Amino acid sequence: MQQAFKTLQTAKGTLSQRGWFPATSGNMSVRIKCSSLENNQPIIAITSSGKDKSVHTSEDFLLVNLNGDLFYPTNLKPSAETLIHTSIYQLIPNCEAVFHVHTIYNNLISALYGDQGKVIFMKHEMLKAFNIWKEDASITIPIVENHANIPKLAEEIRRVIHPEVPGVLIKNHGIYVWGDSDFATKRHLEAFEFLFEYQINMFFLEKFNQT
Ligand SMILES: CSC[C@@H](O)[C@@H](O)C(=O)COP(=O)(O)O
Ligand SMILES: [Zn+2]
Repeated sequence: MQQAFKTLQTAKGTLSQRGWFPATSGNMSVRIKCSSLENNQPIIAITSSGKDKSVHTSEDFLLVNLNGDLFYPTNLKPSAETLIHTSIYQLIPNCEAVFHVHTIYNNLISALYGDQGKVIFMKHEMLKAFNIWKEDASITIPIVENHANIPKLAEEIRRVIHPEVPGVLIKNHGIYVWGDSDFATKRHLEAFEFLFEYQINMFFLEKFNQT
């Protein structure tokens, strides 16, 4: 448990320094290795709800099972989006970590391509960060509508999750990213954000060249 909290704290510090958790947004979780906890039920460590992620406190993380039941410590409130995390662990058996961030670039991409329900990136060296090594590599990232109702949002996300694509964009909200380790999840998130920033800059460059 201490190791999982430490892993989350380190990643939280790194991502918050980049400004990827503005205004208490975002949340993170990792799978707990010690499955002897709670009758061998899978357990995740997840961020508490509504915290300033740039500040480290003793109340930043807690444990829940995959039904979202609070397990430890019981005085803390789990992320409001815990159901999205547990849905991803249930659908992706080798998922070990889930990170969610709101950035300007992921929001702009979701707004520009949201009506198409997906955004496609082709022939970027960065696609190797997703272990795609083909010459004509591409990745299609699904985009779902945002809902204030979290069960409804989680259902939308479950509907579009693809085992080969470790991320889902939520329109005018942010991105959920996962991987088979916290290292892979961070790598996937950085690669997605790189591609989003590239695409937005290219969009404006092309507009500028047309004028
Ligand atoms: C700016 S508040 C954003 C929240 O509504 C939510 O989308 C979010 O990412 C963080 O919720 P949290 O309950 O702190 O995990
Ligand atoms: Zn969010």
